[in-house]
Amino acid sequence: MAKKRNLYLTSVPLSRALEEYVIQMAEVLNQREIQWVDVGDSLGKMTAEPVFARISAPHYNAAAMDGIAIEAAKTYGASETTPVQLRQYSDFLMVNTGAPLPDAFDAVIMIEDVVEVDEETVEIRNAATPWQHVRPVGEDIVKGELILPVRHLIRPQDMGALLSGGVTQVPVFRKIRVGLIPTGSEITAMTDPLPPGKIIESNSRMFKGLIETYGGETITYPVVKDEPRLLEAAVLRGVAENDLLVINAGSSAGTKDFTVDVLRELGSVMFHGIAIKPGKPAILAQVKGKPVVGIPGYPVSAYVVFEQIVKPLVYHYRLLPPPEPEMVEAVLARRVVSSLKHEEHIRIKLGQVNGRWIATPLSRGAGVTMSLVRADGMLTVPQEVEGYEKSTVVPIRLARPLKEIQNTLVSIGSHDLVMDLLSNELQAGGKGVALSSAHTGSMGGLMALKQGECHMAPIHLLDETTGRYNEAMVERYFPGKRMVLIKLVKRSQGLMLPLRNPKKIAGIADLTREDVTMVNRQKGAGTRILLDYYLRRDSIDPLKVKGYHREMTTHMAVAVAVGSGGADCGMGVASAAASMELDFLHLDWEDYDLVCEESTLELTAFQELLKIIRGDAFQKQVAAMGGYDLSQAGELVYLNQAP
Ligand SMILES: Nc1nc2c(c(=O)[nH]1)N[C@H]1C(S)=C(S)[C@@H](COP(=O)(O)OP(=O)(O)OC[C@H]3O[C@@H](n4cnc5c(N)ncnc54)[C@H](O)[C@@H]3O)O[C@H]1N2
Ligand code: MOO
Repeated sequence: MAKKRNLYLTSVPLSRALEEYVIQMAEVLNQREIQWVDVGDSLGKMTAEPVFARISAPHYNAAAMDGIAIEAAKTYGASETTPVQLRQYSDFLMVNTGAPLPDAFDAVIMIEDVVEVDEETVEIRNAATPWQHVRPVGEDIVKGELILPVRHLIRPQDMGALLSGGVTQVPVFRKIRVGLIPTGSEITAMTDPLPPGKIIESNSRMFKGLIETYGGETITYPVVKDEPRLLEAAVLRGVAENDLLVINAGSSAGTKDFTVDVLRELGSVMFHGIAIKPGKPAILAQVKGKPVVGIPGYPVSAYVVFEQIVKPLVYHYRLLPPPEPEMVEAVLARRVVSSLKHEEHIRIKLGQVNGRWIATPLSRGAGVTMSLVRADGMLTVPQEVEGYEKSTVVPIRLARPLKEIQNTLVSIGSHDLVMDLLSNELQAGGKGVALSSAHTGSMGGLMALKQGECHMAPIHLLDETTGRYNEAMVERYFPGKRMVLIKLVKRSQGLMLPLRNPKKIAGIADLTREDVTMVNRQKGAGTRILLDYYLRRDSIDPLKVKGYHREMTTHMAVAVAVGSGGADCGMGVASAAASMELDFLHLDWEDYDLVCEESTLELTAFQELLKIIRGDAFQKQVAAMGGYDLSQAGELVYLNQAP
């Protein structure tokens, strides 16, 4: 009989689950193994016992300056008018800093204060005091003195002091060892080609990195296929070899999700289902007294569960509070809705526009790893909060240093591959300027610019009355405001077609054919506006166009749909067609430009961007993609200039 589904999901608040789990696991988590390590390998480790000096430092009386060692009494009475002469060997010896002070001498005179009379004789014009410029035994460290207390995190200067005190090995707590077990018959290493249904094992590598940043170490086990007996064996081995075991995934309600059953059989499950999103199917269990955490498979869910659950466990073991994240208050660019069923963690892109930090929520999909790559920070919506209205000021936990984000130019609007090239060139420029692009279509960009949520908007908007691009729309949306268009590229727009155009599509008129299905772009996208313009011009009823209502949000998504056989054609730019190796029917050149407020031009970061747009490196790369005309790139068109 097929396995029954887990209908799990008690939904316990995160803080309660974690608190109770730590209490139940306290005995194991507090059993820290002590290790003796060479001082040289002790950086970042915590002392498990106090460490005392084995010898004094210095362990002899040492000259503290370069000069002569003398007996202070022999210099008494010396002055400018009554200098005292001293003879080498009987009255003084030359010494260098750090050298032992010879017996019978009790002070050092700096070489600058010594006047040479002849080869053997010197003159002193200031009396010395006993023990001047001498570092006596134990000045730094006295034998038997405490160098480091217990539970001290060893820093480079501590390592120096330990060695000076004659200590070569220190007792430290062994790093927590975390076992990582990936599961799932579909999980595999990258193969070329990658068959459909196979998923590349990527989570374990992310986990290893996370554990290392928390100060632990990991063992990654081979992928366990969906077979309870195999998982049982892997779990038993994992708990025997580690302090904490992580199982990924199979935490949810699928017919092959037996992680929880196996854990119940081998030990006990304290929580299955925690009120956080993403990450709700997380499992907190114990096997043979060792903590075992079941992590949901989706990478973003997994990341959140690591940060919210695994990290505090590791820090508990390390006897340290987790590091406090840097915070910033930011204005929400969009409304955020969240459920009362859970606390939600939302990835955020930040940008500083006109002195305000603007927080733009990124994709909330639990499988969208790129949202973690792009995020500058995280917003937590507590369980009892249903969300925030647009423009609310919210606290953001930073995922990158604020300084890096401060120099980010924020672009919201239409997407084109040239924006990716610009971003890359800025980064390569090494001036610390970055470009963050969000893709909402041209109209979305104009709106965002109007609301002060971005520095610039990439747009390609046809004015149907004049047949001209961009100027008219900007003047219409920003009446009386001094704006600038930065000319970027003219790009070839047309129909993307499968290779060799099997349906012989020859133009817009063919979109109404019975045997032709298209994919469209979302409302507000410049490409959609262009298509609508053609349909109206040629008196074609959109209802007669099959696929007109199937909307994609980028050129590449349209190209993928056409390339994979999901559609017979779609409007888009030549470069996207070329990168998917599609046929392309050119229809028009359109202007793809950046628009910003005139004052934005003054930003140093923006000047940097202009330099790159006008530079060879960027232009060559764009030209190489094909389908672009760069003859106006970098020209400025000032709009709404008062007479
Ligand atoms: N009927 C229901 N279905 C699901 C529910 C639910 O409540 N009822 N919960 C959803 C939620 S929320 C999440 S989160 C996921 C959790 O899924 P599992 O933990 O059971 O994980 P799998 O189904 O095995 O895998 C999901 C997904 O994760 C990726 N994955 C898995 N392992 C790896 C790996 N080692 N490296 C990279 N990526 C990995 C992969 O994309 C899998 O497709 O369940 C929902 N379903
Ligand atoms: O909990 Mo799942 O992680 O919401 O996607």
